[in-house]
Amino acid sequence: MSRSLKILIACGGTGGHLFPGIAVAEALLARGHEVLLLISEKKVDSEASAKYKHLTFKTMPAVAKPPTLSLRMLPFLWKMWGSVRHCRKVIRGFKADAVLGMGGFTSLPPVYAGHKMGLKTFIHDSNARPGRANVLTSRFCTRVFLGLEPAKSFFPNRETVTTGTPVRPEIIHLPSLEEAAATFGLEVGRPTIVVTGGSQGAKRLNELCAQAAASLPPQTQVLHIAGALDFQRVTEITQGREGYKVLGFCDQMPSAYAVADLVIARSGASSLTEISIAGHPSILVPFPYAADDHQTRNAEVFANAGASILVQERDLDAEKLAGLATSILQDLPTYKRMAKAAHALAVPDAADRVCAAIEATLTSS
Ligand SMILES: CC(=O)N[C@H]1[C@@H](OP(=O)(O)OP(=O)(O)OC[C@H]2O[C@@H](n3ccc(=O)[nH]c3=O)[C@H](O)[C@@H]2O)O[C@H](CO)[C@@H](O)[C@@H]1O
Repeated sequence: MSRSLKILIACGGTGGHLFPGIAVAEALLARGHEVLLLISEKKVDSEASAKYKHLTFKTMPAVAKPPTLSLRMLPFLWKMWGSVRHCRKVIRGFKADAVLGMGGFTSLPPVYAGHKMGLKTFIHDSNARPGRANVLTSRFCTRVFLGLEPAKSFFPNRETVTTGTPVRPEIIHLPSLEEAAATFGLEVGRPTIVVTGGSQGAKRLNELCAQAAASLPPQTQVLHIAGALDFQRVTEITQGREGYKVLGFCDQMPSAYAVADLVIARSGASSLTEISIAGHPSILVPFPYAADDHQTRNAEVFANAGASILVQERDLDAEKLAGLATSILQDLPTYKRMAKAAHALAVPDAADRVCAAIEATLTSS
């Protein structure tokens, strides 16, 4: 496509929106377009975006989930309206040709503003069970992009394209095992479990993994990404344990995937997508309070394909978790079968698929 486009991407609030937004931004730049990324004022956004110096970020005031029908709706609607006005100014200033929301309530004001200004608008939903915010936002969208096929039935009257969930280029080209192990002070040649609870950590999963460590096969080493808020506590629980490395927020996820043999994780869509691209078997413990239990729906896609073991937190204790991990690590045929199934779910060119769909929509108008 010859014309250079200006695309505004709204991707704030959590790593699960931010990183797919960054992935699309990188792909759009590589295709000769211009991009402005709208993120929230949350710490997770400022920390995670800090190393992408070549991208342009702007913050917008956070838009919380709406309260249930009550008088408290009024301040919410007032804030939302203020946010729409702010987004109109940003869109005008940037002279955007289109707006893409990567999900959540932070996507609603920019997409709505873009729609009202007559622009092409898009939303990407990465979960098997889409969020209410995205279903609402989709009413103002030209096309809806999906990470996982089961989400399609939730957008019956919209034009959908299953693109997969975009991941950052550095996740597609992982560093070597030696380089990655050196990054974390781990040893090459030992079975390695990586624990990750999503961009903001996972308290109960952290506890279970830290306690399970004592029952893992000898030689196993663990890289435990505990999240910034739980770093101290997990460090204390695992103090003195050989081969157990705890991190707060990890800004080296490619190295974490490169060093992993097995991943124990929540089932946020970006984590799952990255695990599939790295081709690792996984034990998935969905966040029990995720909206509409969407993390269980995500994990089911992986468990049904044979890539993961899905276990609910209420059914899990440290002994059981250690037993599951041991059974995968010590049974080579099972290990290989799960790794192959994970790989088969990967869509490494999802970012390009999103770009191609945006370009096609804008050139056909
Ligand atoms: C609790 C919750 O409701 N989480 C949701 C949130 O994503 P949430 O951010 O919790 O989780 P995801 O698994 O989707 O994404 C995590 C992202 O953060 C990165 N990462 C993680 C930890 C770390 O230390 N460093 C780091 O860079 C991962 O590589 C990944 O890219 O939005 C997703 C997309 O709608 C949903 O699927 C998740 O269910």
